[in-house]
Amino acid sequence: MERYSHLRVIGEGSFGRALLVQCKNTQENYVLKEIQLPKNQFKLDMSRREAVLLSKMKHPNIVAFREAFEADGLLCIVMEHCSGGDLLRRIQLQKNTQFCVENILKWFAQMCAGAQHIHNKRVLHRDLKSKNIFLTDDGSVKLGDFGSACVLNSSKAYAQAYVGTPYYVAPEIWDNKPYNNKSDVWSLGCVLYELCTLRHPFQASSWKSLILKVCRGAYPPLPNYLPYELHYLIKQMFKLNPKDRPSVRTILTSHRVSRLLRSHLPSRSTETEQERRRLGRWSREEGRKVAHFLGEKSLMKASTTEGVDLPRSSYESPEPEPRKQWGCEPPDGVLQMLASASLISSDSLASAQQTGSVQGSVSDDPEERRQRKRWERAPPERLLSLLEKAQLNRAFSTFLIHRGDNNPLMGPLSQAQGDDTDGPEPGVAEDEDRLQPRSDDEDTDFEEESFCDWMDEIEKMFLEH
Ligand SMILES: Nc1ncnc2c1ncn2[C@@H]1O[C@H](COP(=O)(O)OP(=O)(O)OP(=O)(O)O)[C@@H](O)[C@H]1O
Repeated sequence: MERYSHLRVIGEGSFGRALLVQCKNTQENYVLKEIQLPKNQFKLDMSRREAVLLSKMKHPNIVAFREAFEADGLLCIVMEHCSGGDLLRRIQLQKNTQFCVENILKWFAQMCAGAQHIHNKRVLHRDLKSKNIFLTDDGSVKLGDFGSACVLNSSKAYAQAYVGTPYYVAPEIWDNKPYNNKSDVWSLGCVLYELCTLRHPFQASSWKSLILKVCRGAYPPLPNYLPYELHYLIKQMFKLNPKDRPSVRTILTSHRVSRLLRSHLPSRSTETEQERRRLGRWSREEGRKVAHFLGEKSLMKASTTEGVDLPRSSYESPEPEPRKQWGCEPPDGVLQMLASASLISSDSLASAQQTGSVQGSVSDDPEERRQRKRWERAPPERLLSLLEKAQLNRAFSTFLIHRGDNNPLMGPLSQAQGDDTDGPEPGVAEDEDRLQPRSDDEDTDFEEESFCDWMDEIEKMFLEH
């Protein structure tokens, strides 16, 4: 921590703060993301995954990882600072002025290039949304916030839960069906639609209407002046059956829109089939290297309880911001929380901003704001009735969606299970369907038959530290 000077707080997420810091040696600015470390070992390892996964992504359209370390009960991830801020903000700044087609194509091509890099490593982002896509000085875009990402070839990834933002979540998630790279494609479709219209594709005045619209894939058509290829692409990306959606690789290489996108990418950035095969799988050895790197070089255990004092003042903040408190779960179940909330219409991104509804964590209750919002997966009808009176502004926040079907009211927001920000320890159950080969294997990444569960190795290595 002493290597960085604290310049300012950029923002607060549900897990902690993001600070703008400056490296004392190089004078370069970075974002330092502080994540409150959970006490539970399993959850601790989960929190470290964001650092592990981000460290492995090296691509011009992914926010660059610098280092990660632990200090004072916090996991700190230092990453590239994207001075243009996030894409949601940029969209909101447009008011009613549409982006030009070339800009839309350029940004979308870059997002796809970043997503392709992730998917080639069999990692799912799971929380692609305009708020998690960042703009640089030179006007390019980068995917960020790997806090929800998971490794596809781990059976645990599916069994645990889905972490995503309701407005951007694909219908298969609500339907408790397997998710894969195509679920990220749906979310990217939402971002593309936002770029094309400055509005969200699934406008709704209630959760029920939002989920129904998503599950029906019902969205207003794009304006006529946009190229036919974009109309067609959006239609494809919003196919209800994930199998019918193109992968990002297809979008970039062999889709009708590819020709328009390619001119916006350096020729090498669409990875070839050979590269895909080579990159597609992280070897045991590579997994070890990641774990070694994070475990021994970057992650320095320096919690004050261990007697190593690295106080926050080492950021040299003239006036440190008050630390976010991580309280216990709110006493009420998700139903109570949602039922007592008022309905807020979100008829456009712009109006959503006015009502505060695009700010994921906005709530009158500061204590409530600090909690990560979650619910247990319920069958759609039950879920819909639960959400009847829910506050729609929450649908722009990242949720942990449990995929169990027992008693949705006993969700992680209920006192019985509540402990901290990460929800209950998930039960792991293999889903047979998900392990079955599918007809469109070429374009859909399900688990490999014999998967290399290097994440387990990483977890074990962390446990040894
Ligand atoms: N690399 C980055 N460059 C510039 N700004 C960033 C970067 N990473 C995060 N931010 C900004 O920092 C703020 C906090 O980000 P963070 O990812 O911690 O939480 P969030 O995305 O707002 O919420 P949550 O993760 O709970 O959904 C956001 O306003 C985000 O736009």
